[in-house]
Amino acid sequence: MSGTILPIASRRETVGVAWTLLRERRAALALATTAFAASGILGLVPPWVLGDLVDIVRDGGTTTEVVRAASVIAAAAVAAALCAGLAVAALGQAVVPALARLREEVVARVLGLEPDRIEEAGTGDVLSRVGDDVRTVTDTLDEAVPYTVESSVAIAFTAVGLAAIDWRLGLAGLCALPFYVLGLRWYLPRSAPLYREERIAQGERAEALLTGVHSARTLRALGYGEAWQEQVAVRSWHAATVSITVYRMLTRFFARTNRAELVGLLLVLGTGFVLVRDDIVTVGAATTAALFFHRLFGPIGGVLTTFDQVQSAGASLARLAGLALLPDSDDEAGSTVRTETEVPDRSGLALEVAGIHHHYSDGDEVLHDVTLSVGAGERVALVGATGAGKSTLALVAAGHLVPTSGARGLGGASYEEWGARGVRNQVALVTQQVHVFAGTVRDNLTLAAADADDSALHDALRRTRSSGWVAALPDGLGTVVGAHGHPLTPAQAQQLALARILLADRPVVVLDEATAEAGSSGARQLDEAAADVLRGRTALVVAHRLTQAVQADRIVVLDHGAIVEEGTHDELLAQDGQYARLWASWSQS
Ligand SMILES: Nc1ncnc2c1ncn2[C@@H]1O[C@H](COP(=O)(O)OP(=O)(O)OP(=O)(O)O)[C@@H](O)[C@H]1O
Repeated sequence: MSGTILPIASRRETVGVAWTLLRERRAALALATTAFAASGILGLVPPWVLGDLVDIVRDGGTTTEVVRAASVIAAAAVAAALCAGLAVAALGQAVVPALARLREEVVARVLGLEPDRIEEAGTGDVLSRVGDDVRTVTDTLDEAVPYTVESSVAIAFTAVGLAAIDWRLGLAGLCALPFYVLGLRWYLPRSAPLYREERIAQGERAEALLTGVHSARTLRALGYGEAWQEQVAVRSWHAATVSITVYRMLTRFFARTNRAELVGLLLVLGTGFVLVRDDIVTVGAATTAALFFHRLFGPIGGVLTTFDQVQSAGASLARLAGLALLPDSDDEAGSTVRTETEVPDRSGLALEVAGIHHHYSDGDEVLHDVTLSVGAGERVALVGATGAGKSTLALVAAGHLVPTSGARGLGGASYEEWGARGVRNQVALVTQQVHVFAGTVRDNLTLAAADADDSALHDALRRTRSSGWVAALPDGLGTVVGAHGHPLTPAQAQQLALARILLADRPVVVLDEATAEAGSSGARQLDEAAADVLRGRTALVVAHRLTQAVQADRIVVLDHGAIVEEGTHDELLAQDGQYARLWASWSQS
């Protein structure tokens, strides 16, 4: 959806965020800079000495002088390599922890975001920032950045060295610059889309291969084996064709950089010839200049080929910095965030929503002027036909969706006064989409209460009727569940979610689960578990199974986004209205 909902930092803000993270590692940064500079200077020694050697030989120098020059070259090359290694290591020392900090900040901000804000921005945007953008920045910092910095330092020192021999030689070298710029302007618009196409094609090929491997038996049993092989072949050939196009593009790009190198080198040699002829520099100095210029080929090629990678890492960094700069939800403006200790009685919080209207960004109004209060410790069931707006009202009441208009309050104070985190600390929500987190059953429970010991976990499992199936798992509480783990049924996942509510011990609970079929033993167990969890808490329950409504203190009937009936089960049956009709059809099913 709208990409403007989650901010992207400006260049200045991005640099600010990067510097804030790096400044704690100033010593490592200083060491990296010094070592890069030393490596750059030492890199000039071999061409310099080689130039000298030309003069020595021309002037009839001795073998000792030649051997001495060769030793200096060897020593300088070894020292330059050592300095470069030290610089890359020091840069890693500075950058890796900074990146880890940035990732932590971003994840913390994302976790603190209001769910409706994420929904508005599009989950894809958030996921691509914490996934792809982090990966792009990490990969670039690991490989391209040290290479680019090292190459840039080499270029800077060599250019200065060239100009120091004679300014006219420096100028001759500089004449190659426009040709490099032309090459880069040809390369950049072509490289990004082609690399993207290559990544997509490779991803499709990998997916086809993996599906084939994982589902080989099924594909063979259904007689689709050959057709699938054909699919894999088509995708592989497509990936190969795109890669060939990439190599062609690179070859043409290198031809353009070679042209720039040729122009530069010819000009340096030509200028050197003129300067030697006029006795302004020696043959050795002109040789050094040519070697200096030749030495630039590698670093310039390096900077050019990593240019787009560094550029795209910069864009990713700006998107990450945009999230890192979001205010912490604890610092929300205007909220007088309340602490647990300010809540006098855990069962003493009443939940109120008044005059609620809501329409999703892409649709009609789904809640029309809904006013509802759930007294402290009361259990209210919300019933209504599919699409009546029950889940929307549940999300609004739980503070997970900001309504288009209307007021919400908890224990006499508005949600704005509580602040988002304040509301979250008091109101627990169980939705229909319960997630089983990848980890052990213990991890799934201690998410709600990090300090809970095994006896507290077993107590929560017992009260949510889960002890039996957890004990039957291969490793009990230590069994890995979730993605790639032991599969859990939707009802078991709901039971874990209910156990988390017990452990988190929030005074207000909004429950919207429709996991089990009416009348099944799973439904009975879930109803019993929910009854235990909700006892003594203020509860708003979306009653997908009407047995959940029978157990409630009060039932509220929602129809097309408006409250149409309210009362106890018996009162509403006696009214013979919409609830009575729902009950009759449900009882018969
Ligand atoms: N995220 C959303 N974006 C757009 N429209 C939505 C969204 N969620 C729900 N709606 C629409 O809002 C209306 C109310 O949906 P809601 O899920 O609140 O009803 P419900 O009573 O809980 O239904 P059910 O019992 O099937 O869960 C429906 O018309 C639905 O299509």
